[in-house]
Amino acid sequence: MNAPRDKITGVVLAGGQGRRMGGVDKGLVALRGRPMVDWVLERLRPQVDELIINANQNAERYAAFGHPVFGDDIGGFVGPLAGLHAGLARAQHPLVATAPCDSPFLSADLVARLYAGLADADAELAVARTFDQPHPVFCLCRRNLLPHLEAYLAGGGRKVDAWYATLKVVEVRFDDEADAFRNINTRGELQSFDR
Ligand SMILES: Nc1nc2c(ncn2[C@@H]2O[C@H](COP(=O)(O)OP(=O)(O)OP(=O)(O)O)[C@@H](O)[C@H]2O)c(=O)[nH]1
Repeated sequence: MNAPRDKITGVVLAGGQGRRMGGVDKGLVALRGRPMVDWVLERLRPQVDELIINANQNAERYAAFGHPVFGDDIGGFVGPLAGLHAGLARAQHPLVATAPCDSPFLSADLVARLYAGLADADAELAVARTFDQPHPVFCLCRRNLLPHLEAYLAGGGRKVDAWYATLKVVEVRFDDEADAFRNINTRGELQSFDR
């Protein structure tokens, strides 16, 4: 029998500006007839104990998916760490898993594999990696990192990798599921997937 795991809050990161797609709210852009965020929510929902959405625009439209919606506490679109910060502050559970709204093919075992990596290494944060590429916005971390992240952001830190470098981080390989990390940043990429 598996040991019971610590409970996990899933945070879907939809707080960006979508500039490469022309300044649209990417999570609400349709892929194969459904908003991209809906694909991500559907895949993440069974993997976590609570699911929340970080979005800085169109809060009502995001709320229609049936999960709490919250914006960044630090304004000005400073990047994904602002979304993680807001997620850590809102999460009800001791662990927080993140996934971006623009990666609709998310692995069904993303959280389980990140959890196994985090627990084995007794790390503070587990991050996905495929081949030579890290995927920093697919992570699982401890909610009690909030004050540490807050101090980093208050000091002007913005880069995800630079913050990770200050933590005990374990990389979890997903080379066998590299396609699950494909993300959609441009209209061209959307069209190539939208068939
Ligand atoms: N909360 C929050 N999330 C962000 C911010 N910037 C990016 N993100 C999220 O971080 C993830 C990766 O974002 P990117 O694709 O690099 O940025 P983007 O703003 O979505 O798109 P571009 O403007 O085209 O770079 C996505 O889930 C975004 O929603 C931000 O300022 N605040």
